[in-house]
Amino acid sequence: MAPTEYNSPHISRRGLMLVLSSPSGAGKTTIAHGLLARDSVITNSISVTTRPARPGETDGIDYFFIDQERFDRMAETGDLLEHARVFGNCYGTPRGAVENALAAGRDVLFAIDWQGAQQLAQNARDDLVSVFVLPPSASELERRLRDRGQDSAEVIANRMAKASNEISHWAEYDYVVVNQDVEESVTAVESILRAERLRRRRQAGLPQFVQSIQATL
Ligand SMILES: Nc1ncnc2c1ncn2[C@@H]1O[C@H](COP(=O)(O)OP(=O)(O)OP(=O)(O)O)[C@@H](O)[C@H]1O
Ligand SMILES: Nc1nc2c(ncn2[C@@H]2O[C@H](COP(=O)(O)O)[C@@H](O)[C@H]2O)c(=O)[nH]1
Repeated sequence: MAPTEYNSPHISRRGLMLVLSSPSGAGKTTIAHGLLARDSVITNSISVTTRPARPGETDGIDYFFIDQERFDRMAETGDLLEHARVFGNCYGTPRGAVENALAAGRDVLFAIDWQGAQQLAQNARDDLVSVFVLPPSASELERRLRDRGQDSAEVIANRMAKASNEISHWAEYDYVVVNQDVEESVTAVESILRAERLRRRRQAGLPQFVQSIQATL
């Protein structure tokens, strides 16, 4: 169990799962990195993918890059908490790392698509906090994908063509953040995380804490 940080270190709570989804290029990975740099209790879920690594990406840090055979085996044996086919490749969340982190009292951060968010919600709605990240405009979304400089024109066109469908899921999320300015977006998500940690139902140690105060009154 993690401490509540903002209440008393004596009040334990369950870890939570914070999901960021968005159309490709809106900035969820950037926001995730910003949050991880600011908050030491949350840990990143590193997905497996059959997509080839981009220049600059590192196996085991950005993703675990695996082949289709291994992915299919992980999916079949239940080693993936959720998985989905996105833009022609397979992506999934390794179950063990998430369960170990939650058991150790850490919160876990996911940058995954709407299909994955739906699967997590089916299995652990109470422990899930979901945030949909919108771009300020369609033209800015395309500019970000182009300026990232990591995908071919064909891949970018495919992702732009699917952006409207991705965005159509925005209302399934608990929160929506328009990512205009990175620092402001990180602060918005950090505020969500802080408030969600204080939800009464997550603070398992609250009844004992209240009792201990009442006992001395
Ligand atoms: N608020 C912002 N203003 C300007 N540029 C941004 C902003 N947020 C992110 N970017 C830039 O936009 C590009 C896409 O961001 P990022 O890779 O975080 O998107 P993503 O939603 O994780 O995409 P994908 O789903 O493809 O992984 C990056 O080059 C990033 O530096
Ligand atoms: N359902 C899942 N979706 C995932 C996961 N990891 C990433 N993603 C989604 O894939 C797209 C494309 O990612 P990219 O790195 O190729 O740009 C991204 O927008 C995410 O939404 C996952 O584990 N499960």
